[in-house]
This record gives sequence, structure tokens and C-alpha cells, in this order.
Amino acid sequence: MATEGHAAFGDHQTWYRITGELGSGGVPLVALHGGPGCTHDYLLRLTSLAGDRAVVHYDQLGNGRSTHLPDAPADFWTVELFLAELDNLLRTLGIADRYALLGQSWGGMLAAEHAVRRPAGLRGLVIANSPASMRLWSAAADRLRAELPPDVEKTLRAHEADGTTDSQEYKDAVDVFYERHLCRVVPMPDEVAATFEALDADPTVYHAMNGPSEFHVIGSLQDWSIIDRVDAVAVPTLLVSGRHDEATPETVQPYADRIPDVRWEIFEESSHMPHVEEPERFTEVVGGFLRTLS
Ligand SMILES: N=C(O)[C@@H]1CCCN1
Repeated sequence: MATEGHAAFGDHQTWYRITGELGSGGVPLVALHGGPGCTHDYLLRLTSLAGDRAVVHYDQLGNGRSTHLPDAPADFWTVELFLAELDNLLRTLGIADRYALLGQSWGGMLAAEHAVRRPAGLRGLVIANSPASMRLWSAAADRLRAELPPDVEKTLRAHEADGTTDSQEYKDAVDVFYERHLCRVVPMPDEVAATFEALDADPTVYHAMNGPSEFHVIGSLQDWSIIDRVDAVAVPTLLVSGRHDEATPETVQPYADRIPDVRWEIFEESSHMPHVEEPERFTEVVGGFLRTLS
């Protein structure tokens, strides 16, 4: 059973969906999607973690069922904005005193930013498929790109140099990378496709903070890093990544090296979406971790 609603966030609205009951025994889990500027849809399989806990999905400001702001200046989209939106949602739902976060990709970066501020109500953290810095991310992306068929990489580089990354030819070449390192389930499951359709329809946030593709990062996040701050995370933390993930092991390693109470699960048959690529094992591993929280 799921309920939906909107949390007033200043002059804007944050759409959310609750699976299960917020008052049930388990620590409520809030899912933070990636992008930035994606939508919750591709994370809907996380409802498998509900049952004795509520699972909250939401669309971060700027896309999906939340307020869109296509005319906002690029510098409107900041880490601080999305941290404030998350705090507002936690307060609106009445769970700010007891909750856990699962952030996927950018969502894991945002969850880590939230956690280093040591909020009193945070009980646990899952950082899934997330880099600890964007410099590490882009360096890894360059190594993965070098493994692409030469004609594909040549096409990508040409459109990036010409600024024609909105061309179908670029998008077709991007898909070759994404089928290797973003989601190896081909064709994409409907819920994943729904997020990419939303991203295509309104790329405002993604373009402002990230850039035209996962591996061509020219937006405001390009120098982001949490490596020197992440030792402040004071809750049990589970790291998740895929063996074929664009979030390669070296991009995740600083979390494993510096978070005091941490464990790391690498999904050998997955890339960037183990919750879709190995759903049963993902539910088993993450569900088991969540049950250790109180
Ligand atoms: N898919 C994502 O969220 C990634 C993470 C960093 C840029 N986009």
C-alpha cells in the first residue's frame, strides 16, 4: 500500500510516495535518486525493502512530479538546496528523529553530505553506486571510455568538442557506454526507462550540475569531493557498487577507507543499478543491513 503527497518547500513542492506505514517498527528508509535531476522511478524496486518499515521515495526539486524550474539560473541548483529539501521532507513526514537514507549515485553523494553534518535522527546510511569525488569519477570514466569501440569513442569526442551532445548520434553512442556501465539489463526495465524519459523531457538540473552525459561532466559538480570530510559520518554505513559500475571501485574506495563503521558489497553481475540487475541479492544484502539498525 502506498500513499503519495507533496511537501511544501518554500514556493515549491516536493512530491513523495510512502510504501508501508511510517509508524511501523523498522527505521523508515528514504531513497535519494541520482542525476542530479533524475526521478524516483528507477528506484521503485526498493519497495521490496518495505514490510516492517516504510520506504519513502521522492522526486528532488526540478524534475518528476516535483516543481520544475526550467528558467532557474544554473547556480540556483546547489548541494545546499537539495540538503535543505531533504531536511524539509524529513520534518514534513515527521521522521526527522529516526530515519535511514539510501542514496543512489548522486543520491549517495547527497546522503553523504547530509550524514557528515551528523543529524541526530540519522540511524544508518546506504551509499549505492556513488563516487567520493567527481575528479575520481571523471578519471574512471575516461578509462572506461578508452575501452569502447574506437568509432563510438570518436563519435562521442566529436560531439562533445562541437557542443552537439543533443544529437541522436551522440545519444546512440552514449547508449553503448550505458549498456555496459549503467544498466546491463537490456532493454531497460520500464521504471528505468521512465526516469530517462523524464530526464530527456527536462534536463535542467542534470545539465546544470552534471553535464550532457554520465561521462562528460562539465557542470557545477565537476570539482565536488567529500573525501576530506567523510570521516565525520557517525552511523553504520553500507557501500554498494557493481563490478561493471561507472562508479568504479577506486571512486568508492575513499568511503571504505574513511567512514568509521562501514562495510562494502560489490555485486559481481551488476553495473550502476544492482537493485535492478541483481534485485533478489540486493534486497537480501540491503534488507539485512537495515535490520541491524534501531
Ligand atoms: N547517475 C548519477 O547520479 C551520477 C553521479 C554523478 C553524476 N551522475
